[in-house]
Amino acid sequence: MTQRPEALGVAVIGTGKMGADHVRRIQEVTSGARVTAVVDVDAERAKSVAARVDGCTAHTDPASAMAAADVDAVIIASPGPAHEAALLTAFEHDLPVLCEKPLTPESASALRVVEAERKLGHRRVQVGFMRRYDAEYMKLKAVLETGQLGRPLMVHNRHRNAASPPGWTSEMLINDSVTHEMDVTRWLLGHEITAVTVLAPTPSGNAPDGIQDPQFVLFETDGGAIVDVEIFVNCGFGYQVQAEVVCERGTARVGDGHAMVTNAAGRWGGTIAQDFVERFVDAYDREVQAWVDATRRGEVVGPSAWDGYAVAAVCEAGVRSLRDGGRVAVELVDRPALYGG
Ligand SMILES: NC(=O)c1ccc[n+]([C@@H]2O[C@H](COP(=O)([O-])OP(=O)(O)OC[C@H]3O[C@@H](n4cnc5c(N)ncnc54)[C@H](O)[C@@H]3O)[C@@H](O)[C@H]2O)c1
Ligand SMILES: O[C@H]1[C@H](O)[C@@H](O)[C@H](O)[C@@H](O)[C@H]1O
Repeated sequence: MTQRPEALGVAVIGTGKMGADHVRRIQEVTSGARVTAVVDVDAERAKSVAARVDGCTAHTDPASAMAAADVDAVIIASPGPAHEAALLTAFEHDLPVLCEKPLTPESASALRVVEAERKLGHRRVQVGFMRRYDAEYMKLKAVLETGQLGRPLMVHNRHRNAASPPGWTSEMLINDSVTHEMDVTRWLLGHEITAVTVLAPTPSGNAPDGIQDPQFVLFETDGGAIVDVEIFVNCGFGYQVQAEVVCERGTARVGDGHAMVTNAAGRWGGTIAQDFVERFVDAYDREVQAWVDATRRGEVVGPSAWDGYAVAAVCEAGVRSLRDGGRVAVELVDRPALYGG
């Protein structure tokens, strides 16, 4: 890869909630990049997003955008099932990619991506596990790395969304939401997740019919830690993500979100973010800037295709545990040398 002094030309694939927000971010927040193409199977949506950006072309096919001369790099923000085809096309053009989570929805397709990248011989993909770029999670990782708290023994996570979007299923609580705790566990502890157990209380009366919400998910890791995740996507009151790591000599906790506390009329309190775009705005900004900076230096950083594959395998174990009950072991292939294996 060569160093690029000029602004990186980025194609954004998928111009829905995340893609349109990334277009705005690159144009208004990120330095060193500009959006040169957008792609959406919905041609009108692509055109209306492209119209907001000078010199940006609109496409309905990722391949035509990636073939354009002013496209140096790609952000994939289409739905998960479309990621594999877009990633493989990006590899054909040897383009760097920031791929929103999931890398792909199943471990078999994720492994095909890992294998294709391995054949290229160099990393091209950063996966959009943005919590690694959140200021609080970064502090948590830093404090664990000092060793002052001792060895991590347990992690307690709470992941709450105000309401699930239309069309959600019980499996999506694992595949779309708990996927972040899977990545955070592997990243914070440096362990692989070896088994998953999903417990299911009587669903909330506010959950859409047929959806098992909330769920209580347990991970076991190869470093001997136990991790629990409460996932509750129709909690009603807001968007809340919290993590507490219990170590041998102390604990560290993030996500209380008490940026400002008011005292008035005999009460104290603060506000709760309403969605991930609000809660993690700084993390998305830092993630995209880190990707642009690394790409312009000719490097690839952040969560890798291997991380995307490992998380997909944990998701599969979680969905099996949800469906059949009990503890399900996670099966991973050997880690290729490209990813430090
Ligand atoms: N990191 C996070 O916190 C986070 C948050 C939300 C969503 N996501 C991920 O971002 C991705 C997009 O999610 P979203 O909420 O923006 O979805 P969305 O439904 O709002 O937008 C998806 C867009 O992609 C388009 N599309 C569908 N198939 C396509 C294809 N083959 N090629 C090009 N465009 C296609 C759709 O027409 C739509 O405009 C998903 O992978 C999702 O899991 C990540
Ligand atoms: O796709 C979203 C996104 O990944 C959010 O970060 C998560 O909190 C939501 O639960 C999920 O639906």
